Amino acid sequence: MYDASRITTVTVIGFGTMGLGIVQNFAEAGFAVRAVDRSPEQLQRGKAQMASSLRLAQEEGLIADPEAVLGRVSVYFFDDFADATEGAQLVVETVPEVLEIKKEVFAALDGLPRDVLIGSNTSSFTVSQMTGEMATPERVVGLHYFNPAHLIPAVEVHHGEATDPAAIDAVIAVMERAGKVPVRVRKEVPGFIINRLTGALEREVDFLLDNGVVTPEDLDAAVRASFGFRLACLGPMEAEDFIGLDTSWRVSNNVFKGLSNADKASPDLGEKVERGELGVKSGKGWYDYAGRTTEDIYAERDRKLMRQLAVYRSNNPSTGDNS
Ligand SMILES: NC(=O)c1ccc[n+]([C@@H]2O[C@H](COP(=O)([O-])OP(=O)(O)OC[C@H]3O[C@@H](n4cnc5c(N)ncnc54)[C@H](O)[C@@H]3O)[C@@H](O)[C@H]2O)c1
Repeated sequence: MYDASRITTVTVIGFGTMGLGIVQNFAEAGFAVRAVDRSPEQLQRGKAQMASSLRLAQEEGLIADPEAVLGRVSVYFFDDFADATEGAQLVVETVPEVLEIKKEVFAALDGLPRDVLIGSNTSSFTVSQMTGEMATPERVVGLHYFNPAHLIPAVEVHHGEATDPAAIDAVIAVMERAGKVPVRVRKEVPGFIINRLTGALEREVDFLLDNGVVTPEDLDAAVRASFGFRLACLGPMEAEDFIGLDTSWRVSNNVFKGLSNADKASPDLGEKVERGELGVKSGKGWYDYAGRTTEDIYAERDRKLMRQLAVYRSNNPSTGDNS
């Protein structure tokens, strides 16, 4: 019923932080992409942002022809939903993480022809939670991208109780065609795989900062230069094989006893949020970005990630290269 090989047109609903990267990824891989948003300003801003991101990708040798990529993207208001989804064979929603908004979008998608696949970029809801009221939940697959979605290779692919295994297989095949690294989540669990791992890391970060063990700057430097450096080419299981499972077992038994078991984020972090110190988007978070434009800050991050992506692809030749 789902033929991944015939999918050439994708509609992405939500053209915000994540939607931008998802649209760019599909367009770079040669798909025709329709970007849909409720906000006309965001549609306009989004296409301009994508144009500058594509110029950067060309400078870094990741793509050859930014204009051709941009030419495959068209933008639609949410009110023109019928036009935006007409003939699309895959629709990916990436609207805000608010259950009512997700359900409203799924109600609209429910009426599409039954062979249209639907992906959801939710970070914290299970597929079953979002699709319980749909008549056609069998074609909905969770697609958890990572920010920035055009540069981070992995996409977690998860499912709900009602998802058809054929829909999961088809979506995985499309992700591969888009140059992504799809990771199958075999059970429906909150946080999927990666947010559980990063959540465990965040809990220890809170503990170390709250107890004055390290400064934020030193912590970043230490992670980038230690397991962060290694993780890009050796996963935790491969690394454990090099460490030696016997050594790892002994160290884990000693270290686990002293680890944080907090079930809430640090109050210090909450106070920063109350003060409006939200990170890059407010000009201050753990670092102070005063005097720099947002465009400049993002370009610096993306340039580093683009160089890392080139190394990742040369170490993993089977993953996508759309240049
Ligand atoms: N930001 C991240 O790092 C990240 C990472 C992985 C997954 N996610 C998930 O991606 C989804 C989107 O997050 P985001 O950070 O891109 O949010 P965002 O607020 O940056 O973008 C959401 C966009 O959706 C638009 N929108 C709202 N309602 C709409 C509707 N009914 N139809 C069409 N457009 C609508 C908004 O105007 C906005 O442009 C969420 O589910 C989030 O949990 C986010």
